[in-house]
Amino acid sequence: MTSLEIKNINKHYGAVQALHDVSLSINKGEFVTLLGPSGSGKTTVLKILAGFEPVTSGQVLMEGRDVTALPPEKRNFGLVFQGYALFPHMSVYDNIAYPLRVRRQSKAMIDERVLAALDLVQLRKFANRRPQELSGGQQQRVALARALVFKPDVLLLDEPMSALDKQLRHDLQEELREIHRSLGTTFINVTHDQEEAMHMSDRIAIMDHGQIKQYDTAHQLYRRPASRFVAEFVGKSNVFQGEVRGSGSSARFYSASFEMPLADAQTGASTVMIRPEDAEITTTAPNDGRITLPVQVISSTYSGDRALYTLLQSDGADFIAYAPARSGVFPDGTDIFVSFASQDVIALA
Ligand SMILES: Nc1ncnc2c1ncn2[C@@H]1O[C@H](COP(=O)(O)OP(=O)(O)OP(=O)(O)O)[C@@H](O)[C@H]1O
Repeated sequence: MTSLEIKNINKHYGAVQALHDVSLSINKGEFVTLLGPSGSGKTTVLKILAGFEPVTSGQVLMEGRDVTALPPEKRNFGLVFQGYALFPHMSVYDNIAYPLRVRRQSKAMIDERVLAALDLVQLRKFANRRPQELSGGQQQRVALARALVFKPDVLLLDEPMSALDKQLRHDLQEELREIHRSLGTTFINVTHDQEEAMHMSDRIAIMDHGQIKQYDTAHQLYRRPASRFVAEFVGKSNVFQGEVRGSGSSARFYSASFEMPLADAQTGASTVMIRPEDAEITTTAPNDGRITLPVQVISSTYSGDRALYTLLQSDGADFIAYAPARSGVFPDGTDIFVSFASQDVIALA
């Protein structure tokens, strides 16, 4: 069931066009992340959803109803925005109670809901503290409780974890996922952290220059990126430019370093990609039909279970590959071979 729909939205800030014909449809209870580089338009989409920014053209639909012109307070959306800070002079309890007081709920109802929200974010024992007496992660959890306490239809999160250190960010991601599972509320998150997006989301919309480049599950974005931009933005990749000759089942891809069958590809200039975990490195060239390139180790990063190698191809380009590292890593400068199967080569549009 579609809960929220953005239809053909264009947004201009004066001469700047921040969004170009953006459409997105979000199911009830889904966790969707807008992921993209700085300035790609993520926050603008969120502000339009929240009702903080008018659209230049296009529509926002909530369960089929046009809410494009509805003011923020009539949308029943919870917000965790940067700069949407906690009230410093109020206790944690009063901060969380605030949206319910604004909605003129009874004292008994407020008490019940605030305590439940404090339990949800595991902060009941901090109810009487002021925000400045909490850590950054705890403050973010209070902001989350405040945004959820009035049971919003949709929760909008704008980089809620960007100010936190890595460990805290990881913990809060887990907590947020757990909260999402237990509530079933629709969550829309904005980030430029690709790992965060992949850990938490049912679907991810990849944005660039005010456009949605691809909207899909993390797995599809990683294994079936629609474009070079998406392939390089989501995870690590080795990209080869070349040309497809022939057509149908006999089409083949030719690059300067290798050629291979690429059935049903479009004839003409083409780009393909190999993920670093799909490549293998060996001291002798394998003789099993895999595509094999002679390379030299430029550097390696050892991480216990495996190593990430940066390799130099004969044409001067880099190739990155993961390899098991139980018996150590190849020293820099070693001449080796990298190989991969043609079925692991992904054609990009
Ligand atoms: N109030 C404004 N006035 C003029 N231009 C703006 C305004 N707000 C945003 N922009 C421009 O619109 C574009 C999209 O901005 P937006 O904040 O949506 O990007 P973002 O993807 O959220 O970036 P970041 O990750 O840096 O927060 C940018 O080019 C930005 O400079």
